[in-house]
Amino acid sequence: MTVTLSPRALMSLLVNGPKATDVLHTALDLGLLDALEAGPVRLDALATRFGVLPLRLYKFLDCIESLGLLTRDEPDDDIGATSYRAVPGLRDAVNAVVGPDATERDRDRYPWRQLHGRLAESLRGEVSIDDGFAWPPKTAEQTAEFERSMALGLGPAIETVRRHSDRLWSDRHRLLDVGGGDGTLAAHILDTAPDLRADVYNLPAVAPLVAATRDARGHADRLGFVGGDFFVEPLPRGYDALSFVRVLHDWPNAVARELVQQAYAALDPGGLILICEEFRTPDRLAMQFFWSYFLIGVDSSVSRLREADFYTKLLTEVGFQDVAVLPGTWELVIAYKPSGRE
Ligand SMILES: C[S@@+](CC[C@H](N)C(=O)[O-])C[C@H]1O[C@@H](n2cnc3c(N)ncnc32)[C@H](O)[C@@H]1O
Repeated sequence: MTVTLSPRALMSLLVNGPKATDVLHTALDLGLLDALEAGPVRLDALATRFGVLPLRLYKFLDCIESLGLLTRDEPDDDIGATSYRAVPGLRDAVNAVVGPDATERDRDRYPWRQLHGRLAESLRGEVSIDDGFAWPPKTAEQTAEFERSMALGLGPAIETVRRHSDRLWSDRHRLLDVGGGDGTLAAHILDTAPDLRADVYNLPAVAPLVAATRDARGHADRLGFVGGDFFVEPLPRGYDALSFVRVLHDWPNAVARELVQQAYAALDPGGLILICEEFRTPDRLAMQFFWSYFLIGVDSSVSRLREADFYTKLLTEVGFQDVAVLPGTWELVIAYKPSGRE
């Protein structure tokens, strides 16, 4: 179900956001979301099953309906006969945002409050998020914290590379994961690609984190690390696959273009390039809200949410062929460097 609200209605929901979250959190904890998603289910049946008062539950469910997350059928005067069904995926969505491993919880640890109420000053450049968030991290602790937080949000990328693992890796031998964080994604790829070897290319300070992932994930002889800085030296050669996962969106268009050109130069003939990040859609922009807000105060982060089209065009311009967008929670854009035998 897609609900388009007027600006006035949306403002009412926004200003009552903490209450709406409370409703959904409660519905999750009570188990109501499981029952509603399996619906349609009658109000009287729900009230009996969960030991709550029907009239109170009716109002509670109105709160959820106002968010566009429930459909309701009220056939007659008896509110007990009103039946409800939740939109598919509601339980998982609420769990992802308020549950124990919620990314939003992780995000809330960032000092966004430094901007709150001071956005006008921040827009004028008078207030910024303090120095600890400037790129690159200055201490080993900041590096570890940054990469830990990145790895926490990798779920959708892991899911998509897993889904397409046969197509991606069955004829590949060596992958370079450029800006590959602490190696979490590379380790997941190796889980599904027994003939592949993967190296993480990252700033030298990240080496111990990749070593820890290697030890923890049991790919001792297949997960490697190449320290370097892609602004200082060309990307290393000798790979038939190269990935940029949540790397290109950190940089302006000209830099993204330059990195894709570097990848083209570095890859073996016939080499595979893979780009994965949150491509811009209305949904993704909404889920990115925290970063759009927080990064207003961090000039060293460009934060570009680009449409997948930007990359399909760029890859073609640079000379890659067989460009494709593979579906997933986050899509993958892939392409191949010509083998020279065409
Ligand atoms: C936004 S994080 C993404 C990490 C990982 N790919 C993921 O999706 O979780 C960007 C990564 O690029 C790396 N990086 C940034 N600048 C770099 C540079 N100049 N050379 C090499 N790696 C760099 C960072 O250390 C970090 O691991």
